[in-house]
Amino acid sequence: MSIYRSIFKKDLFKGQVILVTGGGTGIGRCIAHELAALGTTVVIAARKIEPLKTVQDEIQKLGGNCDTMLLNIRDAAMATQVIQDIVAKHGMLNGLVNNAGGQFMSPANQLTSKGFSTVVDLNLNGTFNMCKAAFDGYMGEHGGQIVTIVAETRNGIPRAMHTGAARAGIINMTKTLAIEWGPYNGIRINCVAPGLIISSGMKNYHETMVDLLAHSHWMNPTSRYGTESEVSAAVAFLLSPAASYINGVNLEVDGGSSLSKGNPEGDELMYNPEGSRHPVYVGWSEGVDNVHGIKHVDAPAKINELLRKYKAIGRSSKI
Ligand SMILES: CCCCCCC/C=C/C(=O)SCCNC(=O)CCNC(=O)[C@H](O)C(C)(C)COP(=O)(O)OP(=O)(O)OC[C@H]1O[C@@H](n2cnc3c(N)ncnc32)[C@H](O)[C@@H]1OP(=O)(O)O
Ligand SMILES: NC(=O)C1=CN([C@@H]2O[C@H](COP(=O)(O)OP(=O)(O)OC[C@H]3O[C@@H](n4cnc5c(N)ncnc54)[C@H](OP(=O)(O)O)[C@@H]3O)[C@@H](O)[C@H]2O)C=CC1
Repeated sequence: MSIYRSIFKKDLFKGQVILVTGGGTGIGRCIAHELAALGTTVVIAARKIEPLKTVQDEIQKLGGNCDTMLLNIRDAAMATQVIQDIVAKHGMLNGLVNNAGGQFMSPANQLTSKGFSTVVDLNLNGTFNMCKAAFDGYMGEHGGQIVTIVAETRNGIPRAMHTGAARAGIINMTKTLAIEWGPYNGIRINCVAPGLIISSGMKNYHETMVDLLAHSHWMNPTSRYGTESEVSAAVAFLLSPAASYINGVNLEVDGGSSLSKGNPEGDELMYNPEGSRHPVYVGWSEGVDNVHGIKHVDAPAKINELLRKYKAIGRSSKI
């Protein structure tokens, strides 16, 4: 039997408890669904309870196990408390997915010290708070897997210098923790760096930015944006025994966009504006019985229209 048939079956994470921060929306919601579909008791945590309850309801209706907790990752005491509550209630914490994060767009010269600190505090300090709480509260003694969602940091990120700096910091923190924590009962810790992903996150962008994104989606070696499921699949892989010798890496899920520096003669000469030839992965639900999956993606309408077209790739040669 192939390794993938034996590993990616629906009880892959059966008996495991995995915390997904920011699991009430977007990529986090999709990760929660995919992990629940693979047998996990998934705990989703964020600042707003309503989206968490909605996702819990979605997962439970599909037969999965999901718990919710209020959490602000910027609050170290709250991070500690949430881990303690999970261990008290569920008896263990096998995995942590640091998905919560974000930023606002601003040119560096207009960024205030407070604005810079806010984004660094949310992403870098927040991720540290969660990793430390998970280590102290369970994993230091029992082991576990940690995956953190970052962003493309191979090059600079104009208008998002604060998040670029914070995410690059997380990637290096991950390398150090992989070395320091590996020997403690088998902790593995890795990052996933999504490129532009069709998700609720894009609702935070200004309308002009959304228009720009809707028109430039082909500027990628795959001629399209990524899906929440494509990020979730990478997370599930890194959490799974199939990745048991992968430690301290940053896995880019970006269609190869981070490899390119643009083309001074025009992007049309490098990328294909005609349409993508790369079928999308939209979740394990399609055509498979008894597993979960995301049917509705809460992205801006113009971006969701792209997703609808992407789903036809492979069925017709152009989008
Ligand atoms: C197209 C390329 C983009 C590449 C980026 C990498 C790819 C990543 C994509 C994504 O991440 S998708 C989106 C994910 N979700 C989000 O980003 C969430 C949206 N953002 C927020 O909720 C907030 O901006 C925040 C970052 C979480 C901060 O919220 P918080 O409530 O903690 O802070 P505030 O009190 O609102 O602000 C504190 C401080 O920060 C400065 N500031 C805030 N907003 C702006 C802004 N729009 N422009 C400039 N500066 C801003 C400001 O100094 C604030 O202090 P005060 O002036 O209000 O005292
Ligand atoms: N979409 C994309 O193209 C890309 C996204 N990313 C990253 O992927 C992750 C998910 O993004 P996406 O799903 O698109 O966007 P969303 O804005 O939908 O997700 C962000 C989530 O983080 C939670 N969150 C924010 N701040 C905190 C906090 N202080 N404590 C706890 N939870 C918090 C939010 O919930 P609540 O407000 O209830 O707390 C929300 O559920 C983010 O880290 C994002 O930066 C990276 C690269 C590209």
